[in-house]
Amino acid sequence: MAAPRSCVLWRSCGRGWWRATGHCRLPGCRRSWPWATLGTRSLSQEKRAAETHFGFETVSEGEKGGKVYQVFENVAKKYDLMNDIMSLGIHRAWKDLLIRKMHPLPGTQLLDMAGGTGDIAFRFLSYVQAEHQRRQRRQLRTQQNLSWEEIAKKYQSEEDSLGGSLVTVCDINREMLKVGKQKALDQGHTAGLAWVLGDAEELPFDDDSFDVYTIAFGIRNVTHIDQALQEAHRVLKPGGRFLCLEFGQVNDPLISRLYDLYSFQVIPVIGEVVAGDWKSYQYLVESIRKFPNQEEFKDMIEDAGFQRVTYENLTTGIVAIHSGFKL
Ligand SMILES: COc1cc(O)cc(C/C=C(\C)CC/C=C(\C)CC/C=C(\C)CC/C=C(\C)CC/C=C(\C)CC/C=C(\C)CC/C=C(\C)CC/C=C(\C)CC/C=C(\C)CCC=C(C)C)c1O
Ligand SMILES: C[S@@+](CC[C@H](N)C(=O)[O-])C[C@H]1O[C@@H](n2cnc3c(N)ncnc32)[C@H](O)[C@@H]1O
Repeated sequence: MAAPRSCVLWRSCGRGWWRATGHCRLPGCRRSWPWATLGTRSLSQEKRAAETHFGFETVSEGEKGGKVYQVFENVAKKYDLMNDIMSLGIHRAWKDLLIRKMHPLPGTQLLDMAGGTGDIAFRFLSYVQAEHQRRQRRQLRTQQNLSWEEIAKKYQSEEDSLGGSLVTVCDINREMLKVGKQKALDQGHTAGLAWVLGDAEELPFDDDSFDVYTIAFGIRNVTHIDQALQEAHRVLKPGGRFLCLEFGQVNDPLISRLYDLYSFQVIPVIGEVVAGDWKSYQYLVESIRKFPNQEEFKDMIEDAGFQRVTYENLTTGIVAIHSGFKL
């Protein structure tokens, strides 16, 4: 049997192709991973290997996705308000910096993974629109003989104003996407935007499809980060760029103490008061502590095949932007 399209994630078990941690995908067969045929590893070792964490709680890998889904389903409606309150608006500056680092040109095809309520996508559209208009103005200055009708036509359609750019917002959570779509209408973003329900670990896109892949505050929630990174690599075009905005580990001991105090003593309280949801915000701060530090995450990105991997700490390392290229 031929390997599925994303065969980098699959292992042959002799009968067909099996996903490393999942089930057989042969037609009509739904057996789970054949522990007995794995050889040197015992059943209990394999069971332990299939455990992961949900914040500070140890859960099975199968459970984690459902719990994460529940968190974002619960917070979706208050998500944007919570971010402004918790971060005193600072998350906006972090997201602006991500776009500035990307510096997308008109025509860029962006996949914003775990894009949720669209913050990265809307910033991308505004940026390429401004960039395109700047270029058009420059071009018009050199074409002095155009009529006013011709000039007006150049500014007419919003689609044209993006120079062919497209951002695909992909997220596993219907409620987050629903809020995002409404926000897009409210903010007047109608063109150059597509919404796709999908899992970062198994993307519904062909190989070599995008110029840039972004994931902001999303990868921390994914069960198999290595698989998500391999999928990012697969869907990027050669030369494409991976950019990740995510919480990091703070090195300064004093800031770290204050940060811990704020995270554990204040954030869940704000979660309870504003969103009526203590637990989801406790998960947020715990998941930040469980996420690999900046150097470890850099190694993981390299392991997925990215090159020229670098990172930049923002706000003393509370968050970091990692960048890598598919070369
Ligand atoms: C369920 O999952 C999620 C839900 C979500 O809504 C969002 C996410 C993903 C996250 C984002 C999209 C980003 C936006 C969200 C955040 C930034 C929240 C997470 C914030 C932190 C983990 C803490 C860092 C916070 C900041 C950098 C904002 C700045 C805050 C302050 C300067 C402190 C504000 C002070 C008060 C409110 C006064 C009351 C405080 C106390 C009584 C506690 C003691 C606190 C201090 C003495 C000061 C605190 C000092 C710090 C936090 C150090 C900050 C250091 C610097 C600014 C250098 C998601 O996954
Ligand atoms: C903290 S939000 C970030 C949203 C947005 N990127 C932002 O910066 O505001 C995390 C998002 O990751 C999504 N998510 C979690 N696990 C995912 C997965 N396996 N595949 C795709 N999206 C996932 C959640 O549904 C949620 O919308």
